[in-house]
Amino acid sequence: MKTELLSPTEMAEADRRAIVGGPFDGMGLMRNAGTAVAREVMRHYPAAEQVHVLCGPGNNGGDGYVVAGLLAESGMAVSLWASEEPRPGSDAAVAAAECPLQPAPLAALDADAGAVIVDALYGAGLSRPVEGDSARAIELVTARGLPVVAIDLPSGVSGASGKITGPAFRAALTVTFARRKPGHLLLPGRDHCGEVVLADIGIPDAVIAELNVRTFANAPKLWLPHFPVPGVDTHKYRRGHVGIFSGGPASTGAARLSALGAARSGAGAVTVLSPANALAVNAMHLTSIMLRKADEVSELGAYLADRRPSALVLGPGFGVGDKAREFTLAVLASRSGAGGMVLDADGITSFRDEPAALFEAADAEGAPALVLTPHDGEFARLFPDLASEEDLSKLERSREAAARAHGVVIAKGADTVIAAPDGRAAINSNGAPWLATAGSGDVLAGLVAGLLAQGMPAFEAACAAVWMHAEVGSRFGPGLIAEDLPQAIPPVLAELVAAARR
Ligand SMILES: NC(=O)C1=CN([C@@H]2O[C@H](COP(=O)(O)OP(=O)(O)OC[C@H]3O[C@@H](n4cnc5c(N)ncnc54)[C@H](O)[C@@H]3O)[C@@H](O)[C@H]2O)[C@@H](O)CC1
Ligand SMILES: [K+]
Repeated sequence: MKTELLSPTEMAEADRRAIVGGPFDGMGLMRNAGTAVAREVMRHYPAAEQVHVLCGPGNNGGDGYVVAGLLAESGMAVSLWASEEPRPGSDAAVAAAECPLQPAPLAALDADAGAVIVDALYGAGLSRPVEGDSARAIELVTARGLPVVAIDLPSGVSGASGKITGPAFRAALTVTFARRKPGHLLLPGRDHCGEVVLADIGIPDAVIAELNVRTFANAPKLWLPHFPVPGVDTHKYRRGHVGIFSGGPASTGAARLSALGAARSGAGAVTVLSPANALAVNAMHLTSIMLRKADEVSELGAYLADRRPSALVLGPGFGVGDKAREFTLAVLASRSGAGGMVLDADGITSFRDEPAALFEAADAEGAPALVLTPHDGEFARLFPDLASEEDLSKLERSREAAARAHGVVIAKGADTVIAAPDGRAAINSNGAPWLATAGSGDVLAGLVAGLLAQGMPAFEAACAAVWMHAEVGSRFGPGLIAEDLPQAIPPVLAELVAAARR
């Protein structure tokens, strides 16, 4: 599936430009849209006893009239219900006039078991919570458990944000057009869409390209051209060296999980940087991963100068406080050639009282690329105003945070958003609930650093790490613990390397 995601405004602009440039006018696009939906209804529900098509007042309803006509023509039993008449002169009004069926008022909707619902109430134009007859129709259909095929979006779901502010259909299938919208991937919207089918309705790719879209579904296509593939003549330091900061003796496991994530990503060498009092416990559990003492900023400076790590991770199990801030700022200021710095967990929390110091350090000329990996609580510590702004979607919030931080933000969750300071953002959707387990985020931080160390640009490295982490966790399934993740990376990595070589 194409990776660009269009906001409703971008989609409307694509429609407008496509209509100007041809070959289809607005009615032509609507006929194509309706044809695509009718085909999916026939394919998925060939034995439906009755299809109820529910039309709203806008062009989403217009698509519905086309669907109703086509299904009736194909011999299916179709009932048509409308909440309001389409606005005179609109494409929807033309579609309603061309439709061989007469709509009944939506208020009278009744539907029995065995029926299928086509939801053409609201699509991209939803602008407020669904109320009145439409809300009652959604409640009736939901209470009866009837399968719903949504046109473009399930009514009640915002295409821009995935938010749901009132009643909303829970579709079995959603057929959308040209490109998916953020609301198909962001929660809770994604949960209401069911299977999403993307239909080509004749909007040329060139029209989409002109829009300079900045929002994407996270998928290998997005970053595979940058994915590291070692050459035959490589050696371990050319494959990148990652430094991971360990916490004290009672909290070293998190850094080792990160170190394994970095090593399994293909980085050539990984060093755990440990306080003196935790060297013994770290040494007991490390084999291929190196270990070095770093209690003071001066020791860190010596490591950066002699070993020239290409990426670092600070945060997992590190402890919150001055030391985390000093070490982070020292790495960001070092100019030792490190390409990236991943700040996770305690590393993020340590800057809650002075986020500006972090953001300025990341903005300085020659600083390593900063990648922040906050879950919701950590996000709110660094960006309290953005976190409490109810009107912002997770996408908008993450984008603003990245611009402010001068770094890539991985806003974690079941719908992880990866945002870059240049305005690009990707939404991840291949995860599974099994990934919500202690230490899972530590492995992710290590994976990001491992890919950064191999020369991947920060946004691409972050997107690739999130996707791989989610893919590995979903394939592993129930019973996953964080220790399983690094070991389960190689098959996924092998597929990506093979695809990147092609
Ligand atoms: N030429 C085009 O623009 C095309 C549009 N298409 C379809 O058109 C849809 C977008 O059409 P529209 O922009 O007309 O938008 P919609 O049909 O989604 O709804 C817009 C109408 O509903 C009203 N409305 C919004 N939220 C409401 C609420 N909660 N309660 C009551 N009324 C509400 C609006 O004021 C407006 O009149 C797409 O989702 C897609 O299905 C497709 O036919 C492809 C071509
Ligand atoms: K709809």
